[in-house]
Amino acid sequence: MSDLLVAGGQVLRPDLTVERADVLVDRESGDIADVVDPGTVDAAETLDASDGLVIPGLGNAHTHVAMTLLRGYADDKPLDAWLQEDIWPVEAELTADDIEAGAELGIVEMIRSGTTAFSDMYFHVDRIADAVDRAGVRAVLGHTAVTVGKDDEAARADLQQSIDVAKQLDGAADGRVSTTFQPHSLTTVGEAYLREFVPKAREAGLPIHFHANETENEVDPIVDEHGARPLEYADDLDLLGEDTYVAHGVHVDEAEIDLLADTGTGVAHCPASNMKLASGMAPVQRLRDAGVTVGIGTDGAASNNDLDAFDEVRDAAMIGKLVADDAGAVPAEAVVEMVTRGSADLLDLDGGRVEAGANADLAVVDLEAAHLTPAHDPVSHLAYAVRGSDVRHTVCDGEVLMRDRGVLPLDEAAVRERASEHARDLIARAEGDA
Ligand SMILES: N[C@@H](CCSC[C@H]1O[C@@H](n2cnc3c(=O)[nH]cnc32)[C@H](O)[C@@H]1O)C(=O)O
Ligand SMILES: [Zn+2]
Repeated sequence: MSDLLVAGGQVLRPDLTVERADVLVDRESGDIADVVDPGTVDAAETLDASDGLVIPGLGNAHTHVAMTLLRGYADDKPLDAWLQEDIWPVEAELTADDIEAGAELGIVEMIRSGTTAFSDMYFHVDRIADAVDRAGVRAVLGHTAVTVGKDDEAARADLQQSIDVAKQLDGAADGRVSTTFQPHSLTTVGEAYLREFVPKAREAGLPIHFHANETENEVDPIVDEHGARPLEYADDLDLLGEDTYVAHGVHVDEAEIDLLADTGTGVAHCPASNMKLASGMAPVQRLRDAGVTVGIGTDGAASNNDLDAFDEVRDAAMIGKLVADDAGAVPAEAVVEMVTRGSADLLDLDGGRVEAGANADLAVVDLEAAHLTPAHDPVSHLAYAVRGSDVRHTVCDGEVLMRDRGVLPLDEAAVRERASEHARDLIARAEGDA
C-alpha cells in the first residue's frame, strides 16, 4: 500500500477531544486508513506532526476565489454600492486567464492556511477547475447566473450555462470537483427565470447554491413584490432542500429559520464579509439551536480581505456572542465544528473529521508559538488563537499539498507574480488606462 503517516502529534478526534496518535493515510484511495497509537506503524512516507495538532482540512463553504485579484481594490462601502460602482465594472473586464491566475492565488492562500475544500461562485469555471486540478484541493464549483440588466436571450443563456457547466464539470480533477446550480441571488435573478430554470436544475439532480438574505436592502424588495419573506419565496420556487445551501442568511426571521431547518437547507456563514459590508449578522446560535447545518465561508477576498478560515472562525465566535448578547453563545466547539463537519456537510464531502474511512484531508497546526502558549485547551486555540500561518503541513485526498510551509503542487512565487500582473492589467483596462 502506498501510505503516508502523519506522526508524532496530537489529533483532534470527531468528538473534539484531543489525543496523541498517528494518522495513517492510504494515498491510493485518498482516505484515512487508521488512527493509531503513536509509533506503532511505519509507512513509506512520513509527515512530522510533533509539537503539532492534526485537524481535518478546513472547508470554506462560500467564496469567489478569483476575487483575490480585487483584494484591497474597493473597500469601505455597503454591498450594493460596492458591487455596482466598483466590483461589477472591473469584473466585466475579467478574462479567463485572469480568473485562472486569481484562482491559483486564492488556492495557494487556502492551502497555506489549512483549507482543503472550498465552494465557489463565479464564471469561466472551467479555468477554476483547471487550477483546482493542478493544486490538488477539492472544490464545489458553478457558473453564477445573473439576469438583471440583461436582455431575455442573454439572461436565459446565463441560467442555461449554469446548468450546463454544473453537468460538465461534476467529477473533474479526479473527482475532487463537484458542482452546483447557482442563481446569484433572489433579487439579481428574475422570478420568471427562476420558475423556468429551477425545475430544470432539480430534474438534472443538481445541488443549488445562492446568496440569500444578505442585506436589508435585499429583503425589502422581495417582501414588497412577492408579499413573502425571501426564504418563503425561495421555498415557493423549490429552491430549498437537503442539497441547497445559501450564503449569508443574515436577515432571517423565526419562520425562515424554521423553514431552513424543516427543508434541510444549509447556511454558509460569512462573518467577515458581513461585518465589512455592514450587512448585519446572522443569528448563528439560533440557527444551530433550530438544527440548521451551518458552515463557514470567507466570501471573496475583496470583502474580507483574506481567505484564512481561522480568521473566519474567530470572527464567527466573537460576533456570534455579540449578536446573541450572550458570551456563552457560539462557543469554541461550535465554530470548530462549523468549519470542519459543517462545511463538509454543505459541500457534500465525506470529510471534516479525522477518522478511519474519512477523506484524508488534513492540516497540521504548529503549536510551538508564543501566541499558542500555554496549550490548556486545543479547541479553544483553534477557535480563538490559531492563525492560518500556524499551519505546517496540508494534505488533501491523501496527497501532501504543503510540507513544512512549502506549497508543493504550485510554484508559489510564480503564482503570486502572475496574479499581480493580471490584477494590475485588469485594473488598467477597467479604469481605461490600457
Ligand atoms: N457578474 C457576473 C456573474 C456573477 S459571479 C458572482 C458574483 O458575486 C459577487 N459577489 C461577491 N461577494 C458577494 C456578496 O457578498 N454578495 C453578493 N454578491 C457577491 C461577485 O462579485 C460576482 O460578481 C454576471 O453579471 O453575470
Ligand atoms: Zn458571495
